[in-house]
Amino acid sequence: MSHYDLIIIGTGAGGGTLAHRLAPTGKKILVLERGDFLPREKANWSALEVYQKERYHTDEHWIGNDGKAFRPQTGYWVGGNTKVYGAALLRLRERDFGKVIHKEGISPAWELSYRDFEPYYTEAEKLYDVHGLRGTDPTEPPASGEYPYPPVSHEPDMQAIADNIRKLGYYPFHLPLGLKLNESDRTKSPCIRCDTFDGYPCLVGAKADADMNAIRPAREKYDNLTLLTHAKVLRLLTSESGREIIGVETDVNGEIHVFKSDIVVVACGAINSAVLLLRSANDKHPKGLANSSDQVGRNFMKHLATALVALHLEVNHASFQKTIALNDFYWGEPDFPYPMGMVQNTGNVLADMLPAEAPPLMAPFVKLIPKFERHLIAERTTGWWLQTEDLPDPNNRVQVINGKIHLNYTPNNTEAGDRLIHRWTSVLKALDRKAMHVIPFSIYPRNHVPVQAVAHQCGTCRFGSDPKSSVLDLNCRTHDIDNLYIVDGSFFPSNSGVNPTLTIMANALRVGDCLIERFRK
Ligand SMILES: Cc1cc2nc3c(=O)[nH]c(=O)nc-3n(C[C@H](O)[C@H](O)[C@H](O)COP(=O)(O)OP(=O)(O)OC[C@H]3O[C@@H](n4cnc5c(N)ncnc54)[C@H](O)[C@@H]3O)c2cc1C
Repeated sequence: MSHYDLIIIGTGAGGGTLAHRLAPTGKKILVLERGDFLPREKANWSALEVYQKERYHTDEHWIGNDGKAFRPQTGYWVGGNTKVYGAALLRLRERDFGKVIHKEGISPAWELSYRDFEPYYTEAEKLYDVHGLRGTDPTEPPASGEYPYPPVSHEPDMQAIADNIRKLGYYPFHLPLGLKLNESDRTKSPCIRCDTFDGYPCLVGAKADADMNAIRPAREKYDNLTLLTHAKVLRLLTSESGREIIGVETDVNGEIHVFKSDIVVVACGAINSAVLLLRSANDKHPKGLANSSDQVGRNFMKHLATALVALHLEVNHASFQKTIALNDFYWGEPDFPYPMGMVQNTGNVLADMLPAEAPPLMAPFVKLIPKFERHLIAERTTGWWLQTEDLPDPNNRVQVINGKIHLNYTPNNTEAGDRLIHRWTSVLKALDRKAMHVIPFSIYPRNHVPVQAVAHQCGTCRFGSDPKSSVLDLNCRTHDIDNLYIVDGSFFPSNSGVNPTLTIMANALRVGDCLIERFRK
């Protein structure tokens, strides 16, 4: 079995971006991905297949707080969860890197500042084709350049909503999105502005995901990078001293192989990276690899998130509705001086999404509504996504018990989340009291965030300089094992109120530079 300079496990936002960064070094790199390339098929754009039948989610079952098994809303593909993500790519706010006082606790400071991340955010925005407009989001951090592409325009019905929100005294801005859209010459635009963007794979390859923007171009250009799909890493093996990884035990299409490499980077997503470390426990690491701090798997975060549907009397004609965002409540308001979070559009709410998206108690009734009537409802909607920071809690954790993945998660900071829901509902009502009703329509109902929605998972192996309270050092190398790194959402010490992925990508580029430096020594 040949020896590699570097093995990367996972091809999502973290692993895919890192592979793209390191491929030009000429180092011999093996990328192990448990999934396959996501098939291009008409079902990519079927709400029935994607939302009701969960065609692209894993069949695995994990165990929740209540001891019951659930099917997590996550998928294993080349590109990881970016294959279906909504591609809202935002930077953390500058203050998010510091200690932030919340209504129900503290969001701890990162030991690196926004300034350390800024150049990498700029590069990540370029790599992932981000469309946006600086100077319009009142909370945005300083940036060293413009967005690589102009903002995704609002279609007339969305523009009218944005204008009306502005008339109420708020500051809606164009949601920064990663996609391949050319609005000045639509004949040259891979993106067709369809109504199946958020949560769907892109049939025409126009979503800027880690497969299309990182793994494929790196593979095409660099022979030194090898990708093995259907390669699920089972365990990491250490030397006798326990100080370095000497083998990566992998199930490749049903056969067990042990790959060897100087450096190993785990990028399986925050939950599965913790699982891999815990499953790799041995004599030298009895609580799991790199877990002398007992922090592996702890402080799991995933945002308090609520989907809210505004139901209008008029049809919303916009074919691509996910264009508006709002941060007016991000840091709170005069009578609630604590962070509340962010508001942004969801993608279009389609008829076949309604049964899957309805609150659990309503779902069986929604299913009984004939499809044509569901369609009449769906075309009169605008979807909103509200997200509030959840705080790190050591008891919110990933564990492996008797070989099974356990995910304990109790939402916290819920008062801020509730406040955002009420506040945004009141704004929507004020938009046009006569023509619009607002129906709270939660995928993740208030105070009842379902554990299976793990889209924004992060924080299970946080970084820091103290080996007693963190798993990774500031270069995302494990404190305990010299040649083991983690480069995915695991490293977040706190979650912020913005979507996580641009930060995961920027961090992967940053760690890529640390590794290039290490190769030079
Ligand atoms: C429906 C949906 C919408 C979203 N929308 C947004 C959005 O608009 N904006 C945003 O910022 N974020 C969004 N996200 C979140 C975003 O997708 C994640 O933050 C991001 O993909 C996480 O990157 P990661 O590298 O940590 O993990 P992932 O992207 O999940 O990658 C992990 C990779 O590891 C592989 N893997 C796992 N275990 C193993 C193993 N044992 N062996 C080998 N390979 C393994 C997986 O197959 C996968 O390829 C969304 C997510 C979902 C599901």
